[in-house]
Amino acid sequence: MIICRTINELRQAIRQHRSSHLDSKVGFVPTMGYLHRGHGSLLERARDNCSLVVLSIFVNPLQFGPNEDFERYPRDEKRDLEVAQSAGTDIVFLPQVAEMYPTPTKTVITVSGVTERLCGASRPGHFDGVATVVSKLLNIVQPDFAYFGMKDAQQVAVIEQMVYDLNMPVTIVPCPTLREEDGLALSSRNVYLSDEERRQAIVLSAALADAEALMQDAAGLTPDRLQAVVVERIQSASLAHIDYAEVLSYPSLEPIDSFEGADRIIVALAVKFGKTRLIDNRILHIPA
Ligand SMILES: Nc1ncnc2c1ncn2[C@@H]1O[C@H](COP(=O)(O)OP(=O)(O)OP(=O)(O)O)[C@@H](O)[C@H]1O
Ligand SMILES: CC(C)(CO)[C@@H](O)C(=O)[O-]
Ligand code: BAL
Repeated sequence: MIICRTINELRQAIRQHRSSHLDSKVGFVPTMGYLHRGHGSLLERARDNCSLVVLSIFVNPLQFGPNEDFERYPRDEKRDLEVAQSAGTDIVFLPQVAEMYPTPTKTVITVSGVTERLCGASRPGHFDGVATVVSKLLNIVQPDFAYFGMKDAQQVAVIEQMVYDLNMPVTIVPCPTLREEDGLALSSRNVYLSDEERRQAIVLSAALADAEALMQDAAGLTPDRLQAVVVERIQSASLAHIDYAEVLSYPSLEPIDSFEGADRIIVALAVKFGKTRLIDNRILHIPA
């Protein structure tokens, strides 16, 4: 496994691979590190489909608000390299902030529409930071495929919109959310939870399972009623504070009055336990 800390080193390593593999397919997995099995599943998916697997680990300051957890975001380079190696990664890109932003960026990518609600509303500027760093990384790596987790379903919608609008020559591959046995979505931020918060955090996946069960027989059900059931379930956990719990169309992420005419919807959650903010979602197909 090759470790690159500069853009030049990375470009050279990828060029070398491309020049010696006529049929090369480069797969790219961007992350913020503190790797878990969810990241591992993206890397394995890339490994299955590509001749070169590139992983980036970069905690991107541009996507954090001033009162968010940029400074204390968990970092463990040594362990990350072990996880990366065992998932079959070929190249790890580990830039410092000064490598990615040698001067404050004067160019920022803003994707409108799909960023209006959910994390776009509750974390102002977040998706400008994500879209800008992802477009920089895609320009640096120039992969054929880039792999993103559906735990961040709004992020997938934003990146797909950006790639479409800017004609970026890459295929975005959305990948399923990996969970703990009790349903909690794997997330680097789970490490912040106290024992009691961790016990109560299963309320997110439980509320999504309630929503899925209700949608089995959607006759007479409205998006408002579905949202109310989800909210009530989350509020049954004493330590849970809802940031948002919304039912929207997917991938356009617009409010809906009824399920008629909708093909897919998303039930999207952001819930705080103390200072820890967890997200989760379920995409549901509307029965004909
Ligand atoms: N449980 C998971 N299953 C599958 N993919 C995941 C999972 N968690 C994160 N990912 C994906 O891994 C990529 C990198 O995400 P990131 O490094 O922010 O990890 P994270 O666990 O989501 O961290 P955070 O705690 O910041 O939400 C993203 O595409 C994200 O959607
Ligand atoms: C895509 C990403 C690596 C951009 O910093 C980040 O938003 C993440 O980890 O999901
Ligand atoms: N996976 C989302 C990155 C963030 O929370 O900033």
